[in-house]
Amino acid sequence: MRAYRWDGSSLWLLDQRRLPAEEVWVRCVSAGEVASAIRAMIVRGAPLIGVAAAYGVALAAKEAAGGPFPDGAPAGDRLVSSLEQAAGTLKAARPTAVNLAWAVERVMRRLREALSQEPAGSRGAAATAATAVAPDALARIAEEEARAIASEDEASCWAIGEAGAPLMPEHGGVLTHCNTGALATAGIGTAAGILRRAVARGHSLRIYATETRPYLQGARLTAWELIRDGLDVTLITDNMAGYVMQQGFVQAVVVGADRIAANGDTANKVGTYALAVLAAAHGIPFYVAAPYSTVDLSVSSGAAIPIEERSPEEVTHLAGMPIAPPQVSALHPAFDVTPARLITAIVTDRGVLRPPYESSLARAAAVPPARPSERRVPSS
Ligand SMILES: CSC[C@@H](O)[C@@H](O)C(=O)COP(=O)(O)O
Repeated sequence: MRAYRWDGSSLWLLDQRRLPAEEVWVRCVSAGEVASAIRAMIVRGAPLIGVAAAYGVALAAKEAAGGPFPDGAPAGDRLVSSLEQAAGTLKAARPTAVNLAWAVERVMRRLREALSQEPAGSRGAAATAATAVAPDALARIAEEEARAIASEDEASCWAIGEAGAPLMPEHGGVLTHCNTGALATAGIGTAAGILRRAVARGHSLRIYATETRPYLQGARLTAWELIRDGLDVTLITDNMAGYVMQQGFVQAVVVGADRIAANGDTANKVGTYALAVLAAAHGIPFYVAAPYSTVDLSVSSGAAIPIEERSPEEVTHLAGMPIAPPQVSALHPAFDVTPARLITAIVTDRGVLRPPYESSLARAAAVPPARPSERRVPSS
């Protein structure tokens, strides 16, 4: 199962707001439409918004390749500024998941490199850098890089799943939060990938999925995709996490990440921090799973990670219906930060990293990423 499709001229996104009731695909033909889809949560999950945004840059490059070029030559400056503007719009769509800006910058770097190459035969001439490459070649470069990002993410998920599976209990309960599966990545998922690989290796797991208010990613998405794969899923409301831990139902917690600071502090879906505190209080290991593209070594600690504030209406309403008096104010931080000291290990495509994270995360920067030949997608 994949939550996106690229047909060469448009990006199709499975509308995650409509799941599990119906499977509706939304077509995006411009970078602006991709940015709107990210903002509106049609597509979500840190790695997948990165993949979508990379294709958004490819769409911007295609648009730019279409002209108009009245004198038959690429209008270099206009081309560059329209690409930079599209990249800015995409990066601004959601602030917390670093994968978004990372993926956009990766495609833009390829484009800037191509633009800065001197055209054959113009050595020493005053040709502007921006006229060095034909716009349709730029579109191909952007598309190629977006495909590479997607297939590397698929490989990363597989590597995370393989590295994390041995950490899961042979028999027992594992609690997970939000959605970290095929609906959040280009592969089998991060935390969900670990659960999938552990079950495939013969672990007998009961997965406790928190419903994940207010967007209900756990109830609507995680339960949906893991049940389709035949996993044993028990849904709980967020406020039941303490109960299931106290009762001994849970032997491990595994969650995803939207941004991991250099010291290991991790931003993830709001509610993750409370789960980590509860896990520590009950002596339960707490694992974070993420591709290395989620690590942001430029941010020294979680205090510097921007936390997205979403509309309070997403808290006061459920499926469009008010569940609170109209006068009440509501708070909606979409993420929170779990301090590194509460994290037992960070499972990445570059291996299982242990504290102190300053050194293990920095060392992992030199490890080569998982190869696309290792890629897999979920069976369903
Ligand atoms: C592999 S996805 C990891 C995280 O992105 C996930 O846990 C999460 O917090 C998603 O939040 P969302 O707001 O649904 O995009």
